[in-house]
Amino acid sequence: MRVVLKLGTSVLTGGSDRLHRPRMVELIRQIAALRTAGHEVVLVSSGAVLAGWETLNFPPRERSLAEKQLLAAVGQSALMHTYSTLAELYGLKVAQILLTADDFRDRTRYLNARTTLTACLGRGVLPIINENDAVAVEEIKVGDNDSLSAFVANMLEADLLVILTDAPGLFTADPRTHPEATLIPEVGRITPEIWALAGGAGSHRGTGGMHTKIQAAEIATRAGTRVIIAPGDAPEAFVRAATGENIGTRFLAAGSRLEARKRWILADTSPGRVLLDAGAATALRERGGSLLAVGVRGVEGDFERGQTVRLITPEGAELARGLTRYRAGDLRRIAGKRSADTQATLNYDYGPEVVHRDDLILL
Ligand SMILES: Nc1ncnc2c1ncn2[C@@H]1O[C@H](COP(=O)(O)OP(=O)(O)O)[C@@H](O)[C@H]1O
Ligand SMILES: N[C@@H](CCC(=O)OP(=O)(O)O)C(=O)O
Repeated sequence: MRVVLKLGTSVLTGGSDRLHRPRMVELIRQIAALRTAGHEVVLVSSGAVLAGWETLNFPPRERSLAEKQLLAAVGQSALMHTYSTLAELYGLKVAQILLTADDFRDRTRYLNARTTLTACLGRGVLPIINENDAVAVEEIKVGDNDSLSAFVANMLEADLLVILTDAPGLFTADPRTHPEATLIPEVGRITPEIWALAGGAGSHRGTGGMHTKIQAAEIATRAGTRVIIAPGDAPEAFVRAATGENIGTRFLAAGSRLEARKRWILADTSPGRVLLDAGAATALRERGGSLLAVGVRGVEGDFERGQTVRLITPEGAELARGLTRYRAGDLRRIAGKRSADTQATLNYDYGPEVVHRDDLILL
């Protein structure tokens, strides 16, 4: 199972003004336990601005953009230092990956970020993601780490997104101001009534409060990822959430990840066409294979790496649709050649598959 864990500032501080190291070590311990059980974990962590404020000895809370970016820049390294020191206790190596909204909008950056994250997981390294606050101004920001964690879950097609926070889950009203509010254990569909529970914009605490968590749940569940919002201070909260125990609020996925991916590929109306030779058409149709450059006869239209292309048989029929790993111009240059020649022809090599089986739908 692939799990994205999001830790809010509230969890990392335990309500104090400082990074709460005993809490952090407890969370790292749970991450290590889950990995030992064979699961992949990606961490999305807030707390940079807070850690910067702590490191610089609590300067007055003047929060101009420049000041916030300064605090984030100082705090991000303090935060990572703390994580890597604590992770070391469990023999865990960590990697820092800072993203902004552009990394999800720009196809090349998106794929590169995904490649790096996947490489980390392949090597058993724990990726720790935050927004790149030091460079991201309002226009290019995701803006809150709840949404960021949902985008990351989609990028990695995670099975589960766990958002740990300082509330026990989603309540019928903000439990801080409504002591009579009760926990909602399960949300099947995110209706306007569910949105209303998070209160209006005015009632948000920190960055977003419950509103951004519901937003995250909507983004992730639509793409087939289950979401759990749970209390960060409950014993074994992360392990329990990840192993299916009833804790906090669970949001059911809307359909499977595969269905979501298929919907997405089929909805993409990019006009690029890749002409197959007979051997490639048979391999795709009958043997469940991927498309290799050697089976490509021609390329029509223009497309970027990662876009949808139509795969056309020698008879002119559309056999399949899939995501290409090579852009049109480059694919023209390697068409008909063996995979071993790709590096020499292009000076780079994204692997032998032009369209990988996992990224392909037969029509
Ligand atoms: N319906 C609700 N159920 C639970 N918590 C809510 C609700 N509406 C607002 N909140 C508030 O959202 C807060 C959690 O969000 P936030 O402070 O941004 O935490 P984090 O740092 O973990 O992102 C809770 O402490 C709670 O006061
Ligand atoms: N990127 C910011 C945190 C943004 C954010 O969404 O915070 P939170 O609501 O505590 O998860 C930071 O590291 O300080």
